[in-house]
Amino acid sequence: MFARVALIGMGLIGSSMALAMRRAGLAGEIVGAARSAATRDTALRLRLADAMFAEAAEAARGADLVVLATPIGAFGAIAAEIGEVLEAGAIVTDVGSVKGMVLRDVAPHLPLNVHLVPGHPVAGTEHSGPEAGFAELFENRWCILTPPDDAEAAAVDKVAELWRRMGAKVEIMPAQHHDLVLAITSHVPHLIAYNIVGTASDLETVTQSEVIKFSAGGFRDFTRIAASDPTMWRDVFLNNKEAVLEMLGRFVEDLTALQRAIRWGEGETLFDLFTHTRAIRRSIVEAGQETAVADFGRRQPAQGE
Ligand SMILES: NC(=O)C1=CN([C@@H]2O[C@H](COP(=O)(O)OP(=O)(O)OC[C@H]3O[C@@H](n4cnc5c(N)ncnc54)[C@H](O)[C@@H]3O)[C@@H](O)[C@H]2O)C=CC1
Ligand SMILES: O=C(O)C(=O)Cc1ccc(O)cc1
Repeated sequence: MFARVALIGMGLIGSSMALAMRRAGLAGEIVGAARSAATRDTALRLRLADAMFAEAAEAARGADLVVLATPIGAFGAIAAEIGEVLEAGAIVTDVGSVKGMVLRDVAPHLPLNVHLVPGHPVAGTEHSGPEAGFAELFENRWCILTPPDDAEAAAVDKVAELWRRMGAKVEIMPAQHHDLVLAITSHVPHLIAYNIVGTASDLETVTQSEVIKFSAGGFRDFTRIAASDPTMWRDVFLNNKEAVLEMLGRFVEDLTALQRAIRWGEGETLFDLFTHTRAIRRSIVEAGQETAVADFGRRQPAQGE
C-alpha cells in the first residue's frame, strides 16, 4: 500500500503497527524515529523497522505515509520538524487519544500538498515501549478517523484501508464528537482509576501491604489502568480539557446522587442502577466488541425489561 512508512515514536502503538503492517505486507519499507538510542536498538533488534533515526525529519524524508505515534503533547513540535521535508502527496496520520488538538497543533505545520488524516485506534494496554507491541492488537477493534472537512476522499480511504488490513474496523466522525465520546468511555475512567489508587495509597489506616494484600477485589482492576503511561495520560487530560471537565461534572453529580442513596438507605435506587449497568456489560460482551463507539450512551434494556 505504501512504499515508505515512517513511524514517529516506537512505543506500544508504533511497534504494534510495524508488526501488523509487516504481517500483512502493507509497506515496502518501514522506518522509525526514536529519541533514545536504547529504543532505536530495540526496534532494530526486534525487526520493527528497516532503519531507525534520532530525528523525526530524517525518518519522514521520502515517506508516503508518516504516522505520529508519540504522546500527543509532542505532536506540534514534530509536525514543525517534518513539515519542511514532507513529499508532495504524502499522507500524515496519527494515533493520538485526543483528536481536536491534532487539527490545532499539527495541521498548521503541514504544506498544502500533504494530506492530514487523524486517527485513533481504540485498542491498547497499560504497557508501553517498543517491546510491548504485538501484531494482533488492532484485530476486531475500532479505529476512529477524524478527517478535516476539506480532506481528500482518496487519502481518507487509503488510511481506512490501512487500518482494515491491520484487522481493525473503521468509523469516521468529527474530531469534537470523538473527544466527547472518548472523554466518558476512556479518559474519565482512567482518571477515576488514577484517583482511587491514589486515594487508597494515601489512607493512613490502609498500609501499603494491605493495599497489595487485599487487591484481589475491584481495586486490582483499577491498578492495571492506573499503571498506564504517565506522560501519555498527562497529555490526554491537558488536551481534552473541556470534554473531560464536562463529563466529570456529570460524573460527580451522579456520584453525589449515589452518596445520598446510601445515606438514606434508598436500596431501590442502588439496585436499579446496578441492574442497568450489569445489562450494559452483558450487551458489550455478547456483542463481542461489535458495539459501535458512536452507539455508546444509548440506554440498553435492563434484565427483565
Ligand atoms: N497506550 C495505549 O493503550 C494507546 C495509546 N494511544 C496513543 O498512541 C500514542 C502513543 O502511545 P503509546 O504507544 O502507548 O506510548 P509509548 O510510551 O509506548 O510510546 C511512545 C514513544 O514515543 C517516544 N517519544 C516521546 N516523545 C517523543 C518525541 N518528542 N519524539 C520522538 N519520540 C518521542 C517515546 O520515547 C516512546 O518510545 C499516544 O499519543 C497515545 O495517546 C492510542 C491508543 C491506545
Ligand atoms: O488498557 C486499556 O484498558 C485501555 O483503555 C487502552 C487504551 C488507552 C488509550 C486509548 O486511547 C485507547 C485504549
